[in-house]
Amino acid sequence: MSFARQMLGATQRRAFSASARQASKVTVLGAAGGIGQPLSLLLKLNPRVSKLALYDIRLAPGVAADIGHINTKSEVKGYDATQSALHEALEGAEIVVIPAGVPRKPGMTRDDLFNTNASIVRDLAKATADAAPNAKVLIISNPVNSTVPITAEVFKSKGVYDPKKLFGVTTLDVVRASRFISELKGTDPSDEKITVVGGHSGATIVPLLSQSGYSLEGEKLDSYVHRVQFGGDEVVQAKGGAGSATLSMAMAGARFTESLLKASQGEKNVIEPTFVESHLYKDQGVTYFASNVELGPNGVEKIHPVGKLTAHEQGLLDACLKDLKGNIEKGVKFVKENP
Ligand SMILES: NC(=O)C1=CN([C@@H]2O[C@H](COP(=O)(O)OP(=O)(O)OC[C@H]3O[C@@H](n4cnc5c(N)ncnc54)[C@H](O)[C@@H]3O)[C@@H](O)[C@H]2O)C=CC1
Ligand SMILES: O=C([O-])CC(=O)C(=O)O
Repeated sequence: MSFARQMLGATQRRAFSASARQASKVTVLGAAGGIGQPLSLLLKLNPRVSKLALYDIRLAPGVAADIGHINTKSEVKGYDATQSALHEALEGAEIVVIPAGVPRKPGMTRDDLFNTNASIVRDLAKATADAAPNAKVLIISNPVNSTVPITAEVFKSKGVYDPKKLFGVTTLDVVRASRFISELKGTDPSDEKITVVGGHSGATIVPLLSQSGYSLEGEKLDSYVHRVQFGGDEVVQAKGGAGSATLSMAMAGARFTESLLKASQGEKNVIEPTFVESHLYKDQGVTYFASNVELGPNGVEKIHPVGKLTAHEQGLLDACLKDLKGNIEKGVKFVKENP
């Protein structure tokens, strides 16, 4: 058995035969970055991926040459920074993952990235709408609360928007929430599944501990919630100006991509938290919201309601909705004013 195959679990090994039946091309835009490189590596190790297309404005062919030596079945191709190469990278993609854009430095909020990343995401969304209008699009670039609405507006303007196929990747919030509670409770983090709803920045990140049967009180609860809401800042501080979370994000992005592939390859009950166009708080003017979503062959199958909340969680949710509304409106306005 090959080394790469030995590294996979039994479930993943079984998926080798599934992948032989179904071809799935995944395209990564921003593939040479801090997230893009380890994410592309993890996707190369995933037997559900048959083709991996790596695009960036720099270094993508080099990253592809490197990853392409790994002895798993998928084909890897890197693309230069031209519009025709971008088009080719996108053509036929089932999934397009977008981690392109600049990361934070200490002292910045995710919203401070808007001015740079909004136009990067808008332009990549245009190219995706043209070359891969039916692809499932996964937005990692921050601020996710605004870059997802930006992508939706671009797809709408080109007449190809399908709300079931656009996802803001909020998996890392759930990964952190699970890890941080396990540190407090001495449990195995891989057994923890803490629901996190809302959006992906500061107060819009709302962990719902009570739904997992936990009841932290007072300062313990406040510091847990703060750590989940500002986990990204911990990494930004620790990296001291050299960027934000990349490796944990790559893991989270690879997990979300794998869940979409599982669902499209026929697996049932695949549920992930993700930021999507949502009916849950539409009556309050909040048109996108992250909650647990059941995934199916066409993307979003069912948006789960938020469920029962404690009074404390309701307070967090109210604060979240206020911020989120502004973030979403900012993204929509940007595309209207800068088409
Ligand atoms: N959704 C989430 O949970 C998380 C999101 N992020 C966000 O992901 C983004 C990327 O972060 P890193 O990988 O650390 O940054 P990075 O700077 O290391 O990499 C970004 C890559 O994007 C490329 N790029 C820039 N403009 C491009 C364009 N027009 N087309 C294609 N590629 C382009 C750059 O050349 C670079 O290789 C940031 O906006 C960051 O805030 C980071 C962590 C978690
Ligand atoms: O904090 C950041 O800027 C990057 C990010 O979104 C995260 O780590 O959750």
